[in-house]
Amino acid sequence: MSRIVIVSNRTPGKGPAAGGLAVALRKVLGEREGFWFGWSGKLTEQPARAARIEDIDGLEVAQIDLTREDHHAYYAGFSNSILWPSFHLRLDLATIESHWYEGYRRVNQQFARALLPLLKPDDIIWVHDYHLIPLASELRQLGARNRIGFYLHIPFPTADALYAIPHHEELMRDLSRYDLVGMQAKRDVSAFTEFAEHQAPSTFGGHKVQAIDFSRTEIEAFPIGSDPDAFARLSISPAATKMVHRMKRALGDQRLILGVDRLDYSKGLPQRIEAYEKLLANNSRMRRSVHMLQVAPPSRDSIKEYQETSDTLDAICGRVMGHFAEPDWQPLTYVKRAYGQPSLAGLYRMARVGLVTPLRDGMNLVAHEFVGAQDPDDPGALVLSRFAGAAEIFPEALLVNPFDTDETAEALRMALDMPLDERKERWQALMAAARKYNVDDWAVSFLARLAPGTLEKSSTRDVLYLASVA
Ligand SMILES: O=P(O)(O)OC[C@H]1O[C@@H](O)[C@H](O)[C@@H](O)[C@@H]1O
Repeated sequence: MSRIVIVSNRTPGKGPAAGGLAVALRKVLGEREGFWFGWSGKLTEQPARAARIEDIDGLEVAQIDLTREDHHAYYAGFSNSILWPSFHLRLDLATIESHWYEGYRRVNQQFARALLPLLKPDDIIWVHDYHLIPLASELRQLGARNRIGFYLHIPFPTADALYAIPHHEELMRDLSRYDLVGMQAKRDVSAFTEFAEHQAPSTFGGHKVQAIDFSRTEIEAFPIGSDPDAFARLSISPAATKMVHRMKRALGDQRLILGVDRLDYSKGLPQRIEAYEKLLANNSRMRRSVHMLQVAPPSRDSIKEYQETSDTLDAICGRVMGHFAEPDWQPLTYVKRAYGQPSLAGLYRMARVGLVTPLRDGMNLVAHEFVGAQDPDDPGALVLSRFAGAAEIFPEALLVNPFDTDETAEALRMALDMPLDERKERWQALMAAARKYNVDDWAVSFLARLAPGTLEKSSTRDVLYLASVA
C-alpha cells in the first residue's frame, strides 16, 4: 500500500493535538504508513540540507530548519503580507515587496531538496496551504513522479486580486503541476476556473505568456469539517464542565454571545463588536441580560497590519465598555489568549449565540465546532458570515453580511429572541451537515481522489463541485 506524505509549513507538536485537522491527518497517518514533513520552528544561521526525523507521540515527523532571513521573506513576507491579504481580498492591507518571492521560492526549493531523498516512488504526497504552492514544481524539477495533491485552506482570490500578486502566473503554473488541487468551497473552484479559462495576457515585460496547461490537474471543492460528535463529547468532559461552572458563576442569568477567532483582520472583529454595540443601542431591554465574550489569541504579531488590528479592537472594546458598562454590569469581555479545546467546547455549549462573522474565510471551523458542542435539548443559534466557506454547508444558520453591522445586530437580536423549537430545528439541520462534512471523510475523500484505486473511499459525502479545466 502506498505511503502518505503530508507536507505543511507547521508540523504537529508534542502533547494533545490542537485542532481537528491535525487530529484527522494524524489518524490518516496512524492507519497507513507515512510521515509528516515541515518546518521545525527553528531558525538557524545556515539553511538545513537534510531533515531531522523524530517520533512525536507515535507519529513520524521530518523537519527542517530555515534561516531567519529566508523565513522572514517566505512566512511574514510573501505568504502572510502578500498571499494572505490578496487571497482574502484585502489588497489595501497587502505589502507588495516582490523581492520576498525569492525567499518564498528558496524555502520551497529547500523543502523539495530535503523531502526528495525520503520519498519512495509510489508515495502519495499531500501538500497543505498557500505557503507551499511551488512545492510540486520544485519536486518535479528534481525528478519526482509521485502523485501530488494540494489543498488550499484559505479562499481562492478573484481574478483582479490574483493579478495584483507578483509572480501570479508562476504560481498558477505551479498549481498546474499538481495532480489534484482541493479547495474549500464552490466559489473558490469557480474563481480558479475563471482564471484558468480566461488567462489574461501577462502585464510583465510586455510579452505574451503561453497559456498554462491545466489539463492534467483536477480541481475540486472538498469542504473541510470537524469531528462534531467528538466535540459533543468534549463539551461535557470534566475540563469543559469546569469552564461552564466558572462562567455560570460570573454570568448568572445573562445569555452569552460568543466569538472565538485568531486575532486576524480577515475575521471582521471590529465590525462584530460594532454590531454588538448597535444591538445594545437599539434594544435597551437587552442590556444587563446579555454578555459578549470575544476570545482572540494573538497571531502573526510581527506584521504591522496585525498589530494595527489589535489596536483597533482595543479601542472599539474600550468604547463599548465606556458607553454601556455600569458599576455592576459589563457588556463585554475581551480575552487575548488561547484556550484549549475542552475549555472552548464548554464555552460553545453554554453560549446562546455563536457569532462567526469573518469578512472572508476559507471554511471556518469555529462554526463547525460550535454546532458540534450544542446541547440538543437547548441549542444555541449560529450567526454566520455569508463570506465564510461554512455558509455553503450551513444555510440554516442566520447568514449575515458582516460588513453590514445593522444586519448583524438584527441577526443577533433574532438569535437571542429565537424560540426553543426553532433553535432545535435549525440546530438539527446544522448538526446533520456538520456530521456529513466531517473531517475524517474530508481526508479520505481527498486521498481517494488523489490516488484512485490505491485507497478505499468510505465517505458518504457528496462531491460538492468538480471542474475540469482544460
Ligand atoms: O500558522 P499561522 O501563521 O500561525 O496561522 C495559523 C493557520 O491559519 C490558517 O488559517 C491557515 O490556513 C494555516 O495554514 C495556518 O497555519
